[in-house]
Amino acid sequence: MLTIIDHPLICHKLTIMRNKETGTKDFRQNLDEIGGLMVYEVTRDLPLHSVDIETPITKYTGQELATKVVVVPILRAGLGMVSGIMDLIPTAKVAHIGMYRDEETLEPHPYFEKYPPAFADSLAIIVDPMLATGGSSIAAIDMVKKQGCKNIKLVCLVGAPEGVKAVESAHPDVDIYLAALDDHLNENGYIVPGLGDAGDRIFGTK
Ligand SMILES: O=P(O)(O)OC[C@H]1O[C@H](OP(=O)(O)OP(=O)(O)O)[C@H](O)[C@@H]1O
Ligand SMILES: O=c1cc[nH]c(=O)[nH]1
Ligand SMILES: [Mg+2]
Repeated sequence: MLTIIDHPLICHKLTIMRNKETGTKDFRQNLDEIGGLMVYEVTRDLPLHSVDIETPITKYTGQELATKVVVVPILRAGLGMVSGIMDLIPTAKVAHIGMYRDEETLEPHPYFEKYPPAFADSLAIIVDPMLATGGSSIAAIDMVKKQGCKNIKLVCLVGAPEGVKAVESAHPDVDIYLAALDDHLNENGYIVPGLGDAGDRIFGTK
């Protein structure tokens, strides 16, 4: 299922990120903030279980999260969303998937993976600002599933219809969250209107 989280605060911050005049510092800050705002909605259906505590006044049966959460950034650009998410879920663990897209073929190339213990029993929240052809996201979901993980959500900032369709057909069980569904991919595989190369804008590499 595809969910577009178009909260006014997210739309405002995303417009700042899309602006080509926005520099590395503000790009990174707004990406981080949007990551936090999106995860609030992404975690809306997390299961809870009862826990008995005592308030300063009396005994009380409260609720706490019943599932472990692992944030899975796709390197490099996904790293830009991690700290905003960790602000809201400080107990989350972080797995890393290194992946780059060949500029000619647009094929994804994995180069690194590292997962925390008990990953298979956790909710995996895969994060990457850009969902273009969908190749990188599909490959990352394949890798996460290979670890035995069954509860997976994909959180991207900007998506192209082509990429959404590809992920939905490869992994119909994975919920997709976007801040915006853009118009199309150009001849170089970039999202239009998009925001350019997210990794380069985060890390100042171009
Ligand atoms: O949907 P796709 O067509 O696969 O494209 C999207 C991928 O491309 C970008 O990564 P890139 O390869 O530029 O790596 P980087 O994050 O290191 O810059 C982006 O961050 C996604 O991972
Ligand atoms: O528009 C795009 C497409 C892929 N990767 C990016 O960083 N931007
Ligand atoms: Mg890049």
